[in-house]
Amino acid sequence: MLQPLRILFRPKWMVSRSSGSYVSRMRHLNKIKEEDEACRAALQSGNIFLYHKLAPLLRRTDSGIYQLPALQTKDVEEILEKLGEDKEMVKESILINCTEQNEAQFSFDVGAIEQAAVEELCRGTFVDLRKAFFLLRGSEAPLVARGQALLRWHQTNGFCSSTGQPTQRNQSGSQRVCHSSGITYYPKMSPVVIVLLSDGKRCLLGRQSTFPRGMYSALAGFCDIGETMEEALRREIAEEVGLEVESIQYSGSQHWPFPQSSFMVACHATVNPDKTHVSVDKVELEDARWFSLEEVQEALTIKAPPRNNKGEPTVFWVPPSYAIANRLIQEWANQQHLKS
Ligand SMILES: NC(=O)C1=CN([C@@H]2O[C@H](COP(=O)(O)OP(=O)(O)OC[C@H]3O[C@@H](n4cnc5c(N)ncnc54)[C@H](O)[C@@H]3O)[C@@H](O)[C@H]2O)C=CC1
Ligand SMILES: [Mg+2]
Repeated sequence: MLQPLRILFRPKWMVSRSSGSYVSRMRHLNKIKEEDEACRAALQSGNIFLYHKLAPLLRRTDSGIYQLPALQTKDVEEILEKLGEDKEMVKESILINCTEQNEAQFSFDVGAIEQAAVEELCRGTFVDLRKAFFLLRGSEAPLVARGQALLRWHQTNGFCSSTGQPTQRNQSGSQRVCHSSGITYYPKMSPVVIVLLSDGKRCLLGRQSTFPRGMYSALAGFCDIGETMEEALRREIAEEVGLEVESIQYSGSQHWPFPQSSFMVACHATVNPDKTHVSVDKVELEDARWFSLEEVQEALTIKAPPRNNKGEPTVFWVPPSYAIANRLIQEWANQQHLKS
């Protein structure tokens, strides 16, 4: 039932980078991930992104743009010393990635230190991750999400679930080991399917009661253990809206940090145009309904929905562009437009 993989959007990495530099960068990254000594050396010349209780530090430029300040290790050591902390704490930084210039990028949570004092020294503000997603541009949003996801994982996996003994991390933070049981733990993502269902003319969008008012999104659901992605997709659609899927086409994927790390697999799917009656599972969804191309096109133009005097949005709108749901909706609208 899964259609042959067809890339609807060409990601930037497919266009711009020569394979030579990409290969050497990935090999360098893998070395510092696996070898403690290489990672310690990389930290000396690397970039560090600060978080306070998982909220990333952002800096507003004079032109009003928000950026993710990349601090040098010596800067962070200086900040720690100024605030009466042990500068060796910087070694707890977690490797996130590396730049095109092979500079390692780390995340470090200063949650044990007074927030305002760090903000003053860094000339920045710690911002909730959801807000940071709105404020940052381009590749900074996935980077900051990845850094936070890794910090969160370390903060919540300090003990072995078999022996109850403390686990020890390697230098990069790519794993934790319980030396008592020999179990190695790796950072985890939960697989989720997200699907834009079409009957050929309309697309189906739903909303949970916790969504901001007026916002509808593509339907999503966690994969059960042992399921294929296609099985999870068919089951979720059957459970949530009582429809039977006819065909599936893969679109793309995204790491989603809210509320915990999910691996979103995004697909388009179709139903028989004669079998479109929606029966909503009211436990999961507040509402789900079919939307026309015109309605969707209008919603895609809304960047900030108008609000009533209680601050609630007053129109139908869809998730912002950083969410993969938006991309699915955009792709569907483009394809419908080409058909008409
Ligand atoms: N990036 C994007 O564009 C979008 C992302 N999402 C994300 O997709 C995720 C799944 O969507 P839902 O409709 O809420 O899923 P869902 O339809 O599977 O319902 C959630 C329920 O599934 C159960 N569940 C099973 N495995 C779980 C696990 N590993 N973690 C948490 N709960 C689990 C829980 O009972 C939970 O209440 C959400 O975290 C949401 O944030 C949803 C829409 C758009
Ligand atoms: Mg769901």
